[in-house]
Amino acid sequence: MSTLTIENLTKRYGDVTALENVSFEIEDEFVVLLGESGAGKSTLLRCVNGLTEPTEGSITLDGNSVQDCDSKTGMVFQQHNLVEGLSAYNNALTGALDRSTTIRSLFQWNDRDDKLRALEALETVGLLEEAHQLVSQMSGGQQQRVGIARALVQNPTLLLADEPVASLDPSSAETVMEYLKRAADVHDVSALVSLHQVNVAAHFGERFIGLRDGGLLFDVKRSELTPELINDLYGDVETVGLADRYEMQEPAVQIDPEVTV
Ligand SMILES: Nc1ncnc2c1ncn2[C@@H]1O[C@H](COP(=O)(O)OP(=O)(O)OP(=O)(O)O)[C@@H](O)[C@H]1O
Repeated sequence: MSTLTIENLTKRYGDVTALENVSFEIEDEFVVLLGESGAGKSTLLRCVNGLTEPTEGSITLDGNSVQDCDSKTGMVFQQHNLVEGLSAYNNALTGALDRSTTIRSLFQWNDRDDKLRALEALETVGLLEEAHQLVSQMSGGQQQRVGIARALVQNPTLLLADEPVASLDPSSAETVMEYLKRAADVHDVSALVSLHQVNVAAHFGERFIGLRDGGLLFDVKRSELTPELINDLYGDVETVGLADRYEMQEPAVQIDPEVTV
């Protein structure tokens, strides 16, 4: 299990302050990032996986700066970024690219361990039987599950996902989130996932971080996520029984199942 530590993170793009003085720590949790469009969620995730350099502050994973090339994060993107002409298996295997030389990966001479990891990852997301199917022939939900498998092949100690279900219908979104949660559980890693769908977030999250205008508005556990906090974050959202749709032992918040912010 790894520890992500973010201290006083600020990111500016010229005159625009995307993140300001954000600090929190994650250990052994499935954490959901919430916030309106432009709140800074993508910028935060990009800083954590080392794609974007912070203006100020530090981000460490188990004490090592995430800017180091051996940082162990695996990222799932909204648009999955898969290679359409390759099978699910070969797409999953591209998660091992940073461990292979270009020549080896061009000829798909991956290590036996990488190949096994790709098959295990596809099994984790319920796609072992479809391993040799071209991703171009798969549904959006299946493609996103391949995206999760690829992230797992990176052998991460932290899973990151930037709006992984934003372009899916509600039923596929739920399935993909179930597999993402399963992936984090099976691999015993923490996850930091930005979501627009409040109902999906409330169902799957164990902890919730709310960003507004680049600042941290709240950082609460599941039992502490209230309609008031959601309203603070998004303005008034109509509330009806979320528990009617999901079998929730402990409803975190009552939100209209169709609400997407
Ligand atoms: N590369 C960039 N150059 C300039 N400004 C940027 C860049 N990336 C993001 N921003 C600005 O930073 C702020 C935060 O953007 P960010 O994409 O992180 O928000 P977000 O919460 O992920 O939004 P969304 O949900 O719409 O993706 C916005 O004002 C955005 O316009």
